[in-house]
Amino acid sequence: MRNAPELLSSHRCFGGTVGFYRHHSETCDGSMRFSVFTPPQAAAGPVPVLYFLAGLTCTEENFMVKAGAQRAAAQHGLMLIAPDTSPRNTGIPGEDDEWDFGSGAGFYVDATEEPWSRHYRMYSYVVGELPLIVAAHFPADPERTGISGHSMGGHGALVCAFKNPTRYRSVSAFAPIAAPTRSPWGQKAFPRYLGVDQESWKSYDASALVALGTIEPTMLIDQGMADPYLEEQLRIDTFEQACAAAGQSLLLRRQVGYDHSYYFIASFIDDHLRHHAEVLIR
Ligand SMILES: N[C@@H](CCC(=O)N[C@@H](CSC=O)C(=O)NCC(=O)O)C(=O)O
Repeated sequence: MRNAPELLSSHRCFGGTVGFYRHHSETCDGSMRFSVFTPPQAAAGPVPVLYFLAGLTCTEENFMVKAGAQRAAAQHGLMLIAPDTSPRNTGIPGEDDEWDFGSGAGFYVDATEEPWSRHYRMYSYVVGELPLIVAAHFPADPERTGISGHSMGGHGALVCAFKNPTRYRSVSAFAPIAAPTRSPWGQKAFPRYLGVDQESWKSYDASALVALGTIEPTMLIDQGMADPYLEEQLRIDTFEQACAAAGQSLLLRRQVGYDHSYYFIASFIDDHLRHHAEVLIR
């Protein structure tokens, strides 16, 4: 059994517990952190798990502190897992210099380029190592796993789902960077993580991956229409068109007046948890 993650703090919440953890990640070759909400139902046996991948500048704290997800998760009996958004303190020169690249901006890819490739393996960490740790040390049922996220993490959730169509049984996203190979954020990060050959970028672009195979059931996406990143960075229209062309079932809700913040996420998180619970809990 892998070493137990170290509990850093624990907080009673809606009859369950929020815990913040640190562990050594073999995949990222360094220390990683994640947070867990364990619902009260876990006292009686393993519960379904929802992974939430956060966005640029976030840590394992943002979602757990700001989204207000625990009340509904406790009602449904869903465990919530929120990993950090990148390795940190790796010693890579300049890793903390840019808010949209390096620390806090791992983009959920496995970097192939030096100096990032040794530590920045967030895709394998999220789909591989972290679920094994969760299954070994928490009352989680890995056969009932869903995934969601916001912005960079919303896109990460879509990529993890398209690449692992049977592992994630329910999928949703808030304001995902939906076509990163065509957005300034993606065009800045991908050459440095993945190299200049744009063919390699496609395996981390949900708007390209959907053409290779659709997933079930319907995915839920909320997008604020007052989001300042909507047109240039997020490109949800591109993803919507790619889904239509591929026959991907998508419930895309354009939310008038909402921006890119956690106020937006908190406004609709209950709908997302219900979306996941309807699939994961029978
Ligand atoms: N001023 C913001 C800029 C970065 C930002 O908006 N980050 C978003 C995600 S953007 C895409 O991945 C975010 O979730 N920020 C954290 C938060 O708690 O709102 C900033 O510096 O946060």
